[in-house]
Amino acid sequence: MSFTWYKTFPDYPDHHPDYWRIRLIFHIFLLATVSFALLSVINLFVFKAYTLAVMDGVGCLIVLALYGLFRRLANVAVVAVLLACGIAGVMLAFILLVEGRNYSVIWATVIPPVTFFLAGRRVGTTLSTIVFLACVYTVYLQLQHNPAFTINTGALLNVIEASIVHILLFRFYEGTRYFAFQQAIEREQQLIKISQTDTLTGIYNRNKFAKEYASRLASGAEPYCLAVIDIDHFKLVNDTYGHAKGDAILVAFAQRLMQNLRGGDVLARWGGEEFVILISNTTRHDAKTIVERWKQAVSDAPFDEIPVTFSAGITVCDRLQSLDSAFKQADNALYTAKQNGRNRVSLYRDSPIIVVRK
Ligand SMILES: Nc1nc2c(ncn2[C@@H]2O[C@H](COP(=O)(O)OP(=O)(O)OP(=O)(O)O)[C@@H](O)[C@H]2O)c(=O)[nH]1
Repeated sequence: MSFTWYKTFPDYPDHHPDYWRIRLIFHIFLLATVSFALLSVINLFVFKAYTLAVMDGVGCLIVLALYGLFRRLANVAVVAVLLACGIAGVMLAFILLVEGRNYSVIWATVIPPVTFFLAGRRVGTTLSTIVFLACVYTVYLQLQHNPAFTINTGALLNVIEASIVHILLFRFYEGTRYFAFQQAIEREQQLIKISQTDTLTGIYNRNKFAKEYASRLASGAEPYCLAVIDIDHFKLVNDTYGHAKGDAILVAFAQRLMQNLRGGDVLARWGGEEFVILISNTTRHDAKTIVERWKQAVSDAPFDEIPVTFSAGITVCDRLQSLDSAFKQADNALYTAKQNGRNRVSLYRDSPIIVVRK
């Protein structure tokens, strides 16, 4: 069962803080199933203890049933707490049953690591405290009523002190472990964001655009058009106002496009003064109308009194078409727009006519 556990929880990749928690749960189930099955066989054939063999068999079935429930529930938090309570309960029952004899209380030391790891600091502290208090009480009773009991009062004090230190240490350990996981996740999210963002304008970069293009086109849900937008005579802007001003205009330009973007469309900076937009659920003529509107939004309001215009090329993306190929077509149309005097939008001539789903 431990080999297929990850299929039950596809939402918990190995950098998720609950990933190892789930693994531990599966291993506990595996260990409990094998142990009960082995004990049942040994009791049946070696010791001829039929009642115990049946009890072990039932125990094995209960563990398997719980395992089935775990897979069906797929709720890590709930199952982890239930399992932690179950383990603490079984341990407690065992220690109370043998009345703390044969140093059975030593088994209580496995409770903090298991419960803290499985169910977090709050549940771990509660369960560990209950089990340790029960152990101390059991030993205390033995000291009072059983003269043959080998632990003395000094030893009992040691058990109490060591128990408190044990719980505090595991509490601290679990806290730092979880904190480290959270930090790692945050750092990873930051890195992902950096790898997907254009450093100057803050919008998506080419990398992220390629991913969005691939996943959206693969879904085949709606027709898409690709627009390539290129600011006109940007070299002149740089030469006249300086590179820093050029940068500021690129940032403001990207923001202007973002403000006019429809939900579902994807904008990215392709490089330099060139931008790409994946326009969703649209015919090429509607796409042209949309880009014309953006063109108007850019040319109507100068950037710090510097007039800016752009030219654009549009193509319809076939579902199986690569970004490379679609980009070449849109770039081709862009070239036509530039050739025809700039500040205009052109369609790629060979784009297929498509029907939009309403
Ligand atoms: N300020 C700034 N300029 C950039 C950046 N990336 C590219 N450029 C400039 O953009 C200009 C692009 O020039 P060209 O490719 O000749 O195009 P253009 O002047 O816009 O002319 P057309 O595209 O033909 O209308 C160059 O001067 C580049 O240095 C950038 O990140 N910041």
